[in-house]
Amino acid sequence: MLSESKSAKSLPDNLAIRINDLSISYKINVESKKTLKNAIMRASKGERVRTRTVEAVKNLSLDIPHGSVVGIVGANGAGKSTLMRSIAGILPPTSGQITVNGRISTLLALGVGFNKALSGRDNIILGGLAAGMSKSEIQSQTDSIAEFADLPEGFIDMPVRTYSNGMYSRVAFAVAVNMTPDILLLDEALSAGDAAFKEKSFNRMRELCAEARTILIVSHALSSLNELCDRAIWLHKGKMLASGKPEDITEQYLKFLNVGELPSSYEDL
Ligand SMILES: Nc1ncnc2c1ncn2[C@@H]1O[C@H](COP(=O)(O)OP(=O)(O)OP(=O)(O)O)[C@@H](O)[C@H]1O
Repeated sequence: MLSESKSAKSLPDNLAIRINDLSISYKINVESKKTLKNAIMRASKGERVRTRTVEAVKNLSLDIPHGSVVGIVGANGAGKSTLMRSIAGILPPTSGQITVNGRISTLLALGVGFNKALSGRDNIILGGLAAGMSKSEIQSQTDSIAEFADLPEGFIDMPVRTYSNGMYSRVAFAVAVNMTPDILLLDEALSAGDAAFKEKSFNRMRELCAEARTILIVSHALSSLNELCDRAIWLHKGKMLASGKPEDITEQYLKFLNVGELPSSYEDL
């Protein structure tokens, strides 16, 4: 999925993304059973639906310079995907601002946005059109993207609904990393496909990183993050707990995973 930045005028030239005091909350309906009877009972008593607020991201500020490759780590539910969806413009901030300078390509949920009735090849073309590529650019890229996905014989021209999850992931990854975006957001994409495809994906990521694009990667594959990223941030319960060299951050995070306790300097957070 591709989106154009909306208000990058205020951003210093060297920055691709500025996140300023960002908070994102979800409202969840906590009613045990959603039935018509319950709704009528509630209405007759003049009661409202009971909701609970989950603060998924809390007061996060972060500047990401053009060309940096940032890894995001954190336990399940830490707010990583919420942050990525918000940077992609899919999820509006509850408060604070995100300013993006450049064309974003996202791989946040594999294959979201694909038209299942169309073939893989047609979806690649649609992806190109959505990315604002010209017809000739699309023509020259389609074959190489299809080749990158490397599906079993004939599948690239079959409807996507006939694909296995793995085939789906391959095409989605191939589209996202070959659209030459300014900013690439990847959520757990490094784990798509079998071992051979993982290796190919990783090599393509290396190339993209070397091309000085701005890349944000959410992954539990810490050694891959250490190799690809020049900076890592650790999210914990919606807050940015630490930011720094990937090796340092992933080491601290790994200790936390093994011991189950935060380093003492973070306990107040
Ligand atoms: N659509 C939603 N509605 C309500 N709550 C949500 C929704 N999506 C996420 N949450 C909640 O927001 C918090 C952050 O979730 P998020 O998916 O961003 O975490 P994450 O770090 O990406 O986790 P994981 O590693 O498990 O994918 C969690 O408490 C989660 O339950």
